[in-house]
Amino acid sequence: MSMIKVTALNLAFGAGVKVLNDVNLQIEAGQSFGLVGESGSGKTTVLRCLAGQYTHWQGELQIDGKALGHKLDRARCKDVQMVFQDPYGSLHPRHTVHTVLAEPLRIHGMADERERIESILTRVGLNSSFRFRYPHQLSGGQRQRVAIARALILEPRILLLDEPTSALDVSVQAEVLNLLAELRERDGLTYLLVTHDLGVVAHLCDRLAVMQQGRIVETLSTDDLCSNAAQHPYTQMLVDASRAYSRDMASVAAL
Ligand SMILES: Nc1ncnc2c1ncn2[C@@H]1O[C@H](COP(=O)(O)OP(=O)(O)OP(=O)(O)O)[C@@H](O)[C@H]1O
Repeated sequence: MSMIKVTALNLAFGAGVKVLNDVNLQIEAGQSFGLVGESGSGKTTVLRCLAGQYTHWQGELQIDGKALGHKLDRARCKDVQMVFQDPYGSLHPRHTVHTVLAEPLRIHGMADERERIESILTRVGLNSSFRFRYPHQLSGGQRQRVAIARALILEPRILLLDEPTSALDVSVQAEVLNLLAELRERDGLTYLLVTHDLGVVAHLCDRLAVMQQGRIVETLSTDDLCSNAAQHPYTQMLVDASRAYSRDMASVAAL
């Protein structure tokens, strides 16, 4: 049974602005699945439907065989958590790291607050001295580690990651990607990750789907992507664009 199953998902804003068109996805437990495609193709919208932020979708969403209702319930909050692109925007500027991490525990009535917070900080590579810092006292990478800790503190099975490293410096991106890979392996998490960066997919994902204008045009393994076995011309174009970009960056770096 798949951990995430999306069947014939459709969503429109207002009259006629169709953003998702019959989207189908199947993601197995413990898998890391990438969602790529041009800006505005609907990638984030798929995550928001699964996270319960949009409720006016049509189709069927299932987590571990259980159909999701349109309204968000407590069980889904515990099972499915989302990490956003901009860790500064997603952390309250006047809340300490402790307050940020304690809030979900209080909402869900979970005991052992201090132990859980210290343990999650260690797991994301920060020590307990970070508990009383504010977001502006953290680097971009540290802020994203706090955002990941906040997502993990309720011990979810699924992380929905929306461009989790694209707001970070290149050197810090690799650290955060390695952390995400480690956490998934250790805790058997399932990831659904939106990115525009095929390098991130190659680093972190087993499979991926390519979206264009609200539709999935191709689903393939990362191995096939990397060995140039993509079938759809749009996927091939993304691969070519990504290679040209890497070459340009290499020549800029060599200057
Ligand atoms: N609340 C909203 N009201 C109206 N249109 C919306 C709303 N949210 C998203 N859209 C539209 O839905 C489309 C898909 O947006 P979405 O954020 O899912 O794209 P994306 O593929 O994640 O793009 P990006 O890579 O730029 O984040 C866009 O055309 C966007 O303008």
